[in-house]
Amino acid sequence: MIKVGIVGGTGYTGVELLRILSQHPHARITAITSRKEAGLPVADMFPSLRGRVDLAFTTPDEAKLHECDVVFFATPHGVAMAQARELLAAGVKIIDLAADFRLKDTAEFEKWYGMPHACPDILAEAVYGLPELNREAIRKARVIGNPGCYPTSVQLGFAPLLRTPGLVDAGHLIANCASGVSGAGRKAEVHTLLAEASDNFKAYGVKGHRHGPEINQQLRAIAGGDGSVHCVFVPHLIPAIRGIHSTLYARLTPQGQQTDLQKLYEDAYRGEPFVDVMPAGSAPETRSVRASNVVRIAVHRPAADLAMVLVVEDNLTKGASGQAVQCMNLMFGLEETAGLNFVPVLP
Ligand SMILES: NC(=O)C1=CN([C@@H]2O[C@H](COP(=O)(O)OP(=O)(O)OC[C@H]3O[C@@H](n4cnc5c(N)ncnc54)[C@H](OP(=O)(O)O)[C@@H]3O)[C@@H](O)[C@H]2O)C=CC1
Ligand SMILES: CC(=O)N[C@@H](CCC(=O)OP(=O)(O)O)C(=O)O
Repeated sequence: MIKVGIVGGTGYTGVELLRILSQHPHARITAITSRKEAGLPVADMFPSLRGRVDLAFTTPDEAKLHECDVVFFATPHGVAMAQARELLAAGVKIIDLAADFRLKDTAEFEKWYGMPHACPDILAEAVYGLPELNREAIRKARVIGNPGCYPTSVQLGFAPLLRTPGLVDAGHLIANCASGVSGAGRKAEVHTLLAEASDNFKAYGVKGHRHGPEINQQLRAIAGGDGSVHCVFVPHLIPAIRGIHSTLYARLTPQGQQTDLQKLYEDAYRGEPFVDVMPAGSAPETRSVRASNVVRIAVHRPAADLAMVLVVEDNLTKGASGQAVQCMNLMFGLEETAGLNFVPVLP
């Protein structure tokens, strides 16, 4: 059994990790932290876990973290990098659900996250944890920067169009994305109050969102290091709890217009357990992936020279904690799908 620690167990991604890992056939949760709730039994805060998790929250300086095989950080940005060196020295692998190990350029990290990077050497060895695009590197990694929720949907949606050079005008990609409010975490904030977020729809971060540089870093890597790749990213808030819907646009070149896009996507994701390319003409719904690790993609061609890709994911599962467990499975040589084969919840 893999001994697992979770730092930040009272947040939405933390409790999603608990839901998944408490049913995982090869993992045992041995430490779970919260500074505010230290001492409280986990099941007292989350009755959904009664009989499944019998630990109590402890503080993050808990020595038990050092005895784990892997520690997940389901914490705000900056927490994992402060503890990473110590944990690695103790032989513990790290999966950070925040952004400490996503952006490779430390100046970009500092610009978007407002803090200097605490360990550029560890950042240099960290692997970006998107298995469908980075599987072999994840298998060998000690440190994973788990992708942001929006960037997961945008990368999986654009990847087939960018992998073959010359299919699209890669300098003018557009990603219109919408997320449920659990994407903002469990902490109290005015914009996620019921009276603010329900019966409403709005764009935010229009002048620039920290997922923009992450998306562009990764799309350039997918395109083989092409620095001219650029995507405009606009996030929106939808009055839902879970789920991301991304509508992606790319202008097709003459070569792209000759390509069978449905076949391109089906070929790209054939055999991928967590990517479902839907039949031509489909409009995937967020509830078709609710609480599951699956991303559903539909590719359309609304004009001769335009590709439009619709992607749905659950921000807390494939967008965060499910993806993190998928990475854990690879890092420990397990079946990639172990503990992750949930059927989506309806309604
Ligand atoms: N929500 C989502 O859909 C997604 C979130 N993420 C990222 O995952 C991370 C967690 O997100 P989410 O679960 O939504 O956040 P929440 O705000 O819901 O939870 C944060 C957790 O971290 C703990 N925490 C806060 N500050 C510290 C600290 N300084 N040291 C140790 N623990 C701390 C909190 O407990 P306590 O304060 O009691 O210690 C709490 O358990 C974030 O970085 C977020 O950006 C990534 C993808 C999707
Ligand atoms: C709806 C909502 O507020 N979503 C969050 C993004 C989700 C997330 O937590 O991403 P990181 O891990 O990169 O912070 C936001 O836009 O800030």
